[in-house]
Amino acid sequence: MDTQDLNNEQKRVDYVVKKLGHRLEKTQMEYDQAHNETKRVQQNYGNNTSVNYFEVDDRIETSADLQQQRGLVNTVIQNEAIIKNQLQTYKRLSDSPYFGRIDILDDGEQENEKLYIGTASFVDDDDNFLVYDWRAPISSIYYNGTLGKVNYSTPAGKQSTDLLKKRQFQIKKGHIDNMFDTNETVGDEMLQSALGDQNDETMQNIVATIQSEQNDIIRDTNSDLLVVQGVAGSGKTSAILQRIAFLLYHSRSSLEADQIILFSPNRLFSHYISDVLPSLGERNMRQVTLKEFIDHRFEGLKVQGLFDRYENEVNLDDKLASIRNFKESHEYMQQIYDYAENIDAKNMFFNDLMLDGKVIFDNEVIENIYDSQPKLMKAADKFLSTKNRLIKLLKKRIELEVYKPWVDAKIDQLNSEQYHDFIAGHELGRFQDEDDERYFIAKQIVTEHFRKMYDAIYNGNFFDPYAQYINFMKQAHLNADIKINDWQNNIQNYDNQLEMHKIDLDDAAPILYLRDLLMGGGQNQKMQYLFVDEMQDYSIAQLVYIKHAFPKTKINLIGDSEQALFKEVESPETLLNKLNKAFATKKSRLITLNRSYRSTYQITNFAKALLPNGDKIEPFNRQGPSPEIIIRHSEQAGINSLIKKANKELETEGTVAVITKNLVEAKAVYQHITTKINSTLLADTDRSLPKGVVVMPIYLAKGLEFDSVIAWNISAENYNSKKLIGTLYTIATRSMHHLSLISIGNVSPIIKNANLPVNELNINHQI
Ligand SMILES: Nc1ncnc2c1ncn2[C@@H]1O[C@H](COP(=O)(O)OP(=O)(O)OP(=O)(O)O)[C@@H](O)[C@H]1O
Repeated sequence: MDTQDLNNEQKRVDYVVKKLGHRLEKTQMEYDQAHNETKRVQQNYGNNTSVNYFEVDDRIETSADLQQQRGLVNTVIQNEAIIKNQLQTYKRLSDSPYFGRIDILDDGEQENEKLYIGTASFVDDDDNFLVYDWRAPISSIYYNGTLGKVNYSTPAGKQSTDLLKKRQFQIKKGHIDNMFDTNETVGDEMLQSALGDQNDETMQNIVATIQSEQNDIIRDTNSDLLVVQGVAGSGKTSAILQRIAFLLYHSRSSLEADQIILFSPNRLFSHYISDVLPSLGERNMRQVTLKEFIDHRFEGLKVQGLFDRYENEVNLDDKLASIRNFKESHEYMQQIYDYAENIDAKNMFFNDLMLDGKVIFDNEVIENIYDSQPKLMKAADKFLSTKNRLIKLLKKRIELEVYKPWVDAKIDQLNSEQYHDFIAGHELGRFQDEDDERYFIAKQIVTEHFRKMYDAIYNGNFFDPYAQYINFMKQAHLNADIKINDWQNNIQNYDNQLEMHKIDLDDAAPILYLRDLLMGGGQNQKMQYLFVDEMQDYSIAQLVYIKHAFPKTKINLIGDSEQALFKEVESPETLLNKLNKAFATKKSRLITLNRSYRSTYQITNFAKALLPNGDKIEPFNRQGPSPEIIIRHSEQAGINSLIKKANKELETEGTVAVITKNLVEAKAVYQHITTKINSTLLADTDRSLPKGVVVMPIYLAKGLEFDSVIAWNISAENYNSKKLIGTLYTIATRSMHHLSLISIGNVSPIIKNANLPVNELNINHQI
């Protein structure tokens, strides 16, 4: 790149930054004004709420007035928020206005056009586009096209142009640090530089260096079901976050951030990714973990979490494994659906509705009401209709009860203050006579008396979904590999657990599905996009239920079957087949990502050698030290080496994680090292990563990355089954720059049998 070129580009950066400076000043003034306006309107609203409520007419007028005021408050607050957002965008652009330039020549034009691409658009006062948003249709050329004729999609259809030049910049504080011309999607120099940086506390956006296959994920607007299977560190999470930013831009007028929901693997991860969208000027989508989602729907019951499962059930026996496979399958959920579709009143598990030990409506009455609904009605509608009918009956019952002696007695016992409380606000000629007044009070007393009954009907407490589920299980068509005796034992076990208010994870999605199908509810119709990260940790049954809970969404499932913990892997194609069957979507698409960016060349090569089918993984060529295997023959010696290693890594590396197979190991390691080194044991309630050394079981490190990883005890004894390949692979791939693995005794056969050239390992063996 010649100096003249660089000077010219720097001049343009200076020019744009200057224009941004003017815009910033202007916007700051607008913001101050908007802020004052908000304060004024809020104050006014506050004054207006203290008006006189005494006269009825006044009250009506005031309420209309208040509504108008409230509308005004909302408008000014929104206005202020928009200007604040603009202010932040201009500040961000002033630091680094753009990262790319494309020169294009449209058909029939004489002169080429230079377009600069940044994290947001910037148009000057004379309508010159000084910076194009990376999500604008034309910007896709920057990510996809090699020089020559290229196409891009616009709302008006496909356009074509001639791409003459592609230039990349690294600009910080208004200064060009680096600049390259490239023919590739995004040249390796830029990536090298982005990936070589130390790990930050939170994830960064990757818009300057998005790769072509990642761009396909980001800009897909067609698929109803998008499945991304990508190797560890291939940028799946990054791609979906930029995709969300893209979708918010693309459907600005019809999509809000809170109509997008992301299922994330743990809370640490939720925090880790929380800065990406704001750094692109967008609000964060909603986030939930599977555990939060399920627990919220099972109030009062303790549902086994995935993490409990990892801790307790490393070796599941064959009988239970077959039952689990069955309960987690699409077929099982389909059987639930069919069961709910065809159920009749006499098979519904209705309870008596009782108040203070007395039956108010017995289950036969309820069954008859349910039975009287049109046969073709959906179960959930029949249930709603039954509820409405019961509420009507309750109202009648209340009318009759008003004249009962116990109510008279209650009224007679009221002191004058209580009496007036009952008729508060109704003094002004409201009652025709004393009886009328007495009726008014009696009605309130009786209504209050029956309130619990009303709530019970409203909440559907006259139905027992848990017993219904047993009924379903008893008639389920079992897979051939399940023996009837084992199934019956499983049902008994479910029943015993329920007595203790516990539910196994396998049963959670089926019960919720059955409950929603029979009782209605449980569905969010507003959500437009559903994202599930680390999808390999979800069963098909859970995904079917999640889809049911968000029926209007386009589904995006992102994962890596090789990172399945404690289970064997499944090919992406098999998975897509299963998903297609389960969701019955018309437009599904599978995108696979094989290039791994997170770790050094040496670490990725080590990790891929652990996998039986790791050949497809392409390491990114960023050099670093070989992984080190430290073999010690006593736990104490292993701990000493761990402390030494961790201390050394802390000197040079930003984040150091000691990763174990499970929590028991993490706790034990932590106990040993905590007095010698600044360390923290992480729990699944933690939301952010502290400084120093962190110790955690692998499932909490899912989706995260660290400058240095020390894997604890990868011995033959500890990693003795094929089912642990995914666990070891996931641990190794959390590391960006340094990987050490400590083994107490002989190394696991997973590593021993891996196809690793000896010179790619640094073995440190002390007897
Ligand atoms: N195009 C890119 N430009 C710059 N950095 C990238 C790019 N793609 C991925 N990365 C970086 O690679 C690392 C891994 O990305 P990410 O966490 O999105 O991968 P992943 O596929 O979700 O990983 P895993 O499944 O192992 O958790 C991150 O540090 C991310 O910033």
